Amino acid sequence: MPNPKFSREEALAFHLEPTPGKFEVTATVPMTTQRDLSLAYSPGVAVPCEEIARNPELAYDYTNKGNLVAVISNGTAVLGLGNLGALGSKPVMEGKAVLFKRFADVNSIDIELDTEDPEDFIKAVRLMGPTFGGINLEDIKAPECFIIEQTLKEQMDIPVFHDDQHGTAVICAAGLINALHLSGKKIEDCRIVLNGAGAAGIACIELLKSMGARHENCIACDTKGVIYQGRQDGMNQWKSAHAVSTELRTLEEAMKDADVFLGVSVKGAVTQDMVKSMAPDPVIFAMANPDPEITPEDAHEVRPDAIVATGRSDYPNQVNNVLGFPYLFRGALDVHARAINDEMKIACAHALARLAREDVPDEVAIAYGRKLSFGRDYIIPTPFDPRLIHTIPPAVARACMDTGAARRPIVDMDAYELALKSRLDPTASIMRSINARARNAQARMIFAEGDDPRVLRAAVQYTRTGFGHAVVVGRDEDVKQKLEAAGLGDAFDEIEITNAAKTEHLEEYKSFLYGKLQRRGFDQQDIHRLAARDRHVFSALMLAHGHGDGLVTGATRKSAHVLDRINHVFDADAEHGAVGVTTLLHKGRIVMITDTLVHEWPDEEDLANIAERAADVARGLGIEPRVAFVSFSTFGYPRSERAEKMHRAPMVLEARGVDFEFEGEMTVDVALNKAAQDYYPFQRLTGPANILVVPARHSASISTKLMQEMAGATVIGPILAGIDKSIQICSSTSTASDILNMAVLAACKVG
Ligand SMILES: NC(=O)C1=CN([C@@H]2O[C@H](COP(=O)(O)OP(=O)(O)OC[C@H]3O[C@@H](n4cnc5c(N)ncnc54)[C@H](OP(=O)(O)O)[C@@H]3O)[C@@H](O)[C@H]2O)C=CC1
Ligand SMILES: CC(=O)C(=O)O
Ligand SMILES: [Mg+2]
Repeated sequence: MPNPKFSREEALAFHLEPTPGKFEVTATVPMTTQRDLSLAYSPGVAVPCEEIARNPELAYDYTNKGNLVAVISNGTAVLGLGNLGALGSKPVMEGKAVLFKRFADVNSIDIELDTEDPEDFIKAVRLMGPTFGGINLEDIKAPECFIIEQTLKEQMDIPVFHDDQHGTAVICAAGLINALHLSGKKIEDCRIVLNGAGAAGIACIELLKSMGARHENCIACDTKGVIYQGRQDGMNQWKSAHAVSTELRTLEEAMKDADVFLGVSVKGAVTQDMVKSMAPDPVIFAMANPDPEITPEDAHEVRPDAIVATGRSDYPNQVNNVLGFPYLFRGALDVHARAINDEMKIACAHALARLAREDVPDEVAIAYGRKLSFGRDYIIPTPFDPRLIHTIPPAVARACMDTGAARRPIVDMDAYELALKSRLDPTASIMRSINARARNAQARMIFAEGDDPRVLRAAVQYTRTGFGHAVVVGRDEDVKQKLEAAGLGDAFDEIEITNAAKTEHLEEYKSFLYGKLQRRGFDQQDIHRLAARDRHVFSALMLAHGHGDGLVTGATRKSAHVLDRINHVFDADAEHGAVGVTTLLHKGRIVMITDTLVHEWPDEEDLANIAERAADVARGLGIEPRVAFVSFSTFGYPRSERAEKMHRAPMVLEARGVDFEFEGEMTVDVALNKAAQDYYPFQRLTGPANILVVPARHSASISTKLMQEMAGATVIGPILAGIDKSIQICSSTSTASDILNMAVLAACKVG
């Protein structure tokens, strides 16, 4: 599995752009008119206020409480980095908030409390109880975290859950159930060594004991070594509960003949010698973040028979609480839970363990670049497994209902599972599958404009994300300088830099170009100038000669100019069936608009061709096409000569007998809105269209740019379809991530 490699500068840029931080708040109600204002705010807002004051349960209906979780920290144990203070912990807490949203559609906000005094902390959190449906405590060090969580649980009537304790324990338990299943050991017979007796450690060992691990078989260690009965130094009541009567004093001694090692301490706490001394088929969960107690490579080098897990996403077996907290809260919120109790946690652990033993769907396999099947390198589901959202919360909700902690039980579980499936943003999974396909393709991508810092950043990200090899057209010195200015100096050796002066193929390119252009008025000198000095032409020549698998250009010049240059080498024009397809991502929807690049004023035959090419693109991205031919009229009304071709284009497709849905002509609102479609019961689309074929290039340009500027839609493309080479033309306003997206799409076509 590729290591995601990034520099400190990249990590900072990720947090700085497009706006500081990782999320923002958006309104879900209209806020346009005077009337909206009087309903959302005074005087209309008085009505729900009075209702809630009379019956607090109604807060779940009239406010966002029921789907809002606070991620609260004081920054005293930020990952394994130690006490970074409240403000220093904010990036992690914002991160947890976006994970809640991404994985379980739970709205979440981070709150950093500037205090190390448990009393103050408890008071602050208790007082904010009315706002939230649940409280996720995070990165608060032991032993204060135990007092804080316990007290808040007693004082509050919503779930209070310290993720580092119980989230970690649940995932660790799920992983261990499966690891022991594979090594053929029973938990009650295992010798377990825990390193780190803080928030995560104490909770992990407690949960494992409640699942059958024997007290005398479990040895806990901390910075002072083994926690033995009678030890005085660095003790507290939570550690004392796990002290054993033993002569062992160091982690090294404890590890000898241990079956299981659980690390929730710090980077590098375990040595190869310690691992070597473990029992046969040892299980090693090195869960410290961001760096584990021992790397899987080091552990496997001395013990190939070990089952190893870490907290990181770049190794197999990620035992990380991200697999738990989104789904535990999803299930709890959906039954308006009063608490997240032990039964709910154990239900979550078993559901996760079960899921890992099931057959893995292809989309997960594609995303990870290899077929996953239950075994030593796959003991726990991966965080991007789309089944998590509809399998884990129902298990949690059921346990909550069975233990009487649910305020509003779910009556129809099947309907609930179905509703959960539609909670995830479909654009996220489509983008993921596109990324995965690109990663599989491992394309050599040519980035034509190596003098542009955005292009350079995209090229570096392309290689570092593991998509393949980046070939940048530019001058070494210039590229080096620009990379250094972007804080990416160390990436210079990771990308290939080429130009006309460097290539041994220039003569070959020139004679190819002369062959194409000699009867179009270009002489030998023109050819030399184009091949050697125009990077769009040079890059296209590289592609034509197989010196790259795909090409991305257009960030520095207008797309019409770039297309013209590319057409010196290729036949990416209307006559040869080329089509531009632009993809818009907005509010969980994907809509493609076409032709955005090639045809100026297509006739009905062209329009039908365009629809077919766009349908191919959609299918290539894993989307089942539903095409609408759009106009300002719907099914012939109002009549206009200008709309005639849009009316006839569907008939052309019908005569061709194509195998995708299409309809038209229709206005955009009918195309995109199911309710509006219902006014035309005869129409054949089974849902809102996802491909809009527009009447002309100007309407394409106007609609895509309007969506980008007014609505803030993400625009990918135009994708150049209908030619056999993979070429993407970005726009001069493209950001580095837009350019990377284009490269990824180009790579998908290669794969
Ligand atoms: N993978 C996952 O999902 C999760 C991983 N973690 C990781 O677990 C670690 C601990 O987090 P958390 O429990 O919240 O932090 P705490 O501060 O509550 O606890 C840290 C514990 O680790 C012990 N420790 C520190 N250094 C060493 C060492 N060199 N050898 C042995 N013990 C040591 C401390 O010992 P002492 O008591 O003597 O000070 C303390 O008991 C972090 O690395 C964190 O990233 C946490 C949550 C989830
Ligand atoms: C994953 C997590 O919560 C931690 O490392 O603290
Ligand atoms: Mg944490």
